[in-house]
Amino acid sequence: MIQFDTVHKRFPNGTTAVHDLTLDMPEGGVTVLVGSSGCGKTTTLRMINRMVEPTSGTIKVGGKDVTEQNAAELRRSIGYVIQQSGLFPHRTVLDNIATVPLLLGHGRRKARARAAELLETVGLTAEAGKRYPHQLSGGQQQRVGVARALAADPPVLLMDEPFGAVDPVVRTQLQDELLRLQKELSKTIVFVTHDVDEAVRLGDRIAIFRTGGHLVQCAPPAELLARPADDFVADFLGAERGLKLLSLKTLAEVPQGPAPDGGAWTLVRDEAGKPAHWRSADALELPVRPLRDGDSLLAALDESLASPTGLVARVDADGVLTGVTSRDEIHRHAGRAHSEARVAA
Ligand SMILES: Nc1ncnc2c1ncn2[C@@H]1O[C@H](COP(=O)(O)OP(=O)(O)OP(=O)(O)O)[C@@H](O)[C@H]1O
Repeated sequence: MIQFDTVHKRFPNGTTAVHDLTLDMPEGGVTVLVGSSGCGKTTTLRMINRMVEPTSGTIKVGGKDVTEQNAAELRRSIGYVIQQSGLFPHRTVLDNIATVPLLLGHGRRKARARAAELLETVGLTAEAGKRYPHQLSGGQQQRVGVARALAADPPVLLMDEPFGAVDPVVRTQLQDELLRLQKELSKTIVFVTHDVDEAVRLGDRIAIFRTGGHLVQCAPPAELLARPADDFVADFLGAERGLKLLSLKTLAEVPQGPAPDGGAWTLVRDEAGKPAHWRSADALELPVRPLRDGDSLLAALDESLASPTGLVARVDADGVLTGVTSRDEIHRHAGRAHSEARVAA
C-alpha cells in the first residue's frame, strides 16, 4: 500500500504541482493517475521514489515513510518505467535488463539468467536480447523497459506514460501484456497516462487530477464512469462514458441459445465444430466473427450491430461454437449494466 497524507509540492519557482494530496493506492492493485497536462501526475509519481521531495506531508510505502529511507536504496527497490524506455544505448538488451540485479549484488551469471527469463516473460525472443536498443521497435523497447523494471522483483512499479509513444495497435498489445503480467505478479502499480481508455482498461482505481495538483475524484473505473463527481470529471471522461462502461463488462454474463439452422440464416461449422460462416436462405455467405466469454459487452454490442444476422456467434477457448446471442439480448444487458452501475455508485 502507498499512502499519501496531505502531501504538498511547491517548486522553488513558486509552482504548486501537487496540492494537499491525500490518497491511498492499494497493495497489489493498479492505480492510474490521469488529468490534463501539467496537473501534477508525474510529480506525484516521482515523490514515491524520492526523485522529487515533497514540500510537506508524508508518503509511506508498505507502512514506511519514504523520507526515512536511503533514496538510492528506495529507488532500487521500486521499478520505474518511462515513455522513452530510458535504456542504455551502448548496452545490449540483455545487459540493460541485468543492470539492477547486478547493482543489487547478484553475480553476473545470475543477473543474466534472470534477465533472460524476463525477456521471455515480456514476450521477447532470446535473439532480441543480443541486440542493442536502437535495433528494436518502439513497442519492443517498451517491453524491455518493463522487463528491466521487473528485474529486481520490486513490489512497487511506477509507470509514467510507458506506452505513450507507440501506435494504437502496439499500445493495446502492451496493455494486454501488462494485464497478463499483473494477474501473475500482483504488483502495486502506479500508472500515469493521458488516455482515458487506457486508464479504464488498466486501472483498479483511477485518480483524476486537475490543474494546480488538485485530486478531484478517485474511484474504481465503473464507479467513476457511472457517477462522475462533477462536470470536470464528466468532461474529462468524454462523451462515450456509457460505452466505456460496457467495455468493463464481459459477455460471460449474457445467456446464449442454440445456433440457427435452416431459417433465414444458418451458422455453418467446420468439422471441428468451429464457426465457418453464415449462410442465408438464398445461399449468400457472410463471414462470422465469433466472440468468447471474456470479450467485453462493448465488443458484443459492436458485433451485434455489424452483423446483418443480428446474432453474435460464441465460442469456447478452443474456438468451438457454444451458441449464439441476439442483438436484443445484448442491448438488454447493456441497459442493465448501466442501471446497476448507477445504483452501486
Ligand atoms: N522541476 C520543476 N520546477 C518547476 N516547476 C515544475 C518542475 N517540474 C514540474 N513543474 C511544474 O509542476 C506542474 C506539474 O508538473 P507535472 O510534470 O507533475 O505534471 P503532469 O501532470 O505530469 O504533466 P504532463 O501530463 O504534461 O506530463 C507543471 O506546472 C510543471 O510545469
